[in-house]
Amino acid sequence: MSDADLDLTDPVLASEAELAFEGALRPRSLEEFVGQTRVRGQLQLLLSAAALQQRTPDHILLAGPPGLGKTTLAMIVAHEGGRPLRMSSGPAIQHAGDLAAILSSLVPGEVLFIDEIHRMARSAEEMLYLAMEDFRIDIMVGKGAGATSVPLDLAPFTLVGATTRAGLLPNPLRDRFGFTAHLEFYDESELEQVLSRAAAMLGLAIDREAVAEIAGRCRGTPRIANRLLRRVRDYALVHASGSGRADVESVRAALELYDVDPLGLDRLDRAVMLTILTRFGGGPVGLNTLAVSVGEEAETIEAVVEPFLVRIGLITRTPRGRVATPAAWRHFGLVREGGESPATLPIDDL
Ligand SMILES: Nc1ncnc2c1ncn2[C@@H]1O[C@H](COP(=O)(O)OP(=O)(O)OP(=O)(O)O)[C@@H](O)[C@H]1O
Ligand SMILES: [Mg+2]
Repeated sequence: MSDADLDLTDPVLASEAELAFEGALRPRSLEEFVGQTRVRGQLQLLLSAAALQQRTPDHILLAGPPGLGKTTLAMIVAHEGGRPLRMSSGPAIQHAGDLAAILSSLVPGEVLFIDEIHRMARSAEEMLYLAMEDFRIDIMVGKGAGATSVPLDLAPFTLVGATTRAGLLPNPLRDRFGFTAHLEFYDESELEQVLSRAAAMLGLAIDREAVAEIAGRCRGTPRIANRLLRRVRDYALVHASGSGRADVESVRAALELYDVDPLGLDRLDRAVMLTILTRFGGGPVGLNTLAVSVGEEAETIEAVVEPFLVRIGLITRTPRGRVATPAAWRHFGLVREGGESPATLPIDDL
């Protein structure tokens, strides 16, 4: 998913300055990378083993919702091994020739990062199978009956693929990655670390409770944490009578201004929830029907919106479609037709 796509679902629109800030905040080493302990350990082992044997590390697939650190990890893989990094993306590879041009110009040991790899052209995918397995491609020379395929050896490289939709990758491609890292949403203490680090880099003085408040409202996502922090910084700058210190009140006020609710739901999250609750009586409702109703692509709902709503227990997926949970009815202060009023339902760990 590109940053342009992301703007739709982020509570705060990204400006160029913000993207530059995001780049500056990227951890440069596995050690600096917060959270994802399991994935970090797995990557560490893979990179160390390759270094010991003086070979290129196995190909790596990074899967997970936007903003959890896939691009960051790809850069770290290159940086930790002292290898050059080439960046491309699925949508930029629309013909096998596009991929051939990239692959044939790689230098030995280079890390090739293909973002949104599930959106690459089919013909390129097939070329990639051979390239990943044998560091070789077949190039077609000439046209029609006289066309011949000429094998071309490639420099050994490490492919790092990133996808928000691992399920869309064809099996032969998925199987050729030596390791697939599934990135998870971050818990609050990890997000507090991300935020404290970013605040220090911004030179922002911020209270502990203020950090905790943002951590609880950023959809488990470091990218959103960093963006909200910038808005809080702005708010503190303008309102904290010159001190510029951010406290929990400034966080609440800033996030209210930007329409981020206490659970961190953004506009699209809320649109999806309200559609399920009010138009479909709580569900079940199928993904495509839901997408049409909120005027968003099914892919975005499935890859960006749903994982978080499932994770915080507002919806469940059933074979017949998406269903709102009792917690969802309570969060939106709504009552299911023929159901109990929210006040009489037990309050659990929303
Ligand atoms: N583990 C982490 N520790 C600290 N900061 C992080 C971490 N993961 C991500 N970030 C921050 O979040 C921002 C977004 O990360 P990144 O661009 O790597 O996400 P992504 O998974 O590639 O997203 P997308 O799917 O949209 O491309 C970066 O600026 C980075 O600073
Ligand atoms: Mg990315």
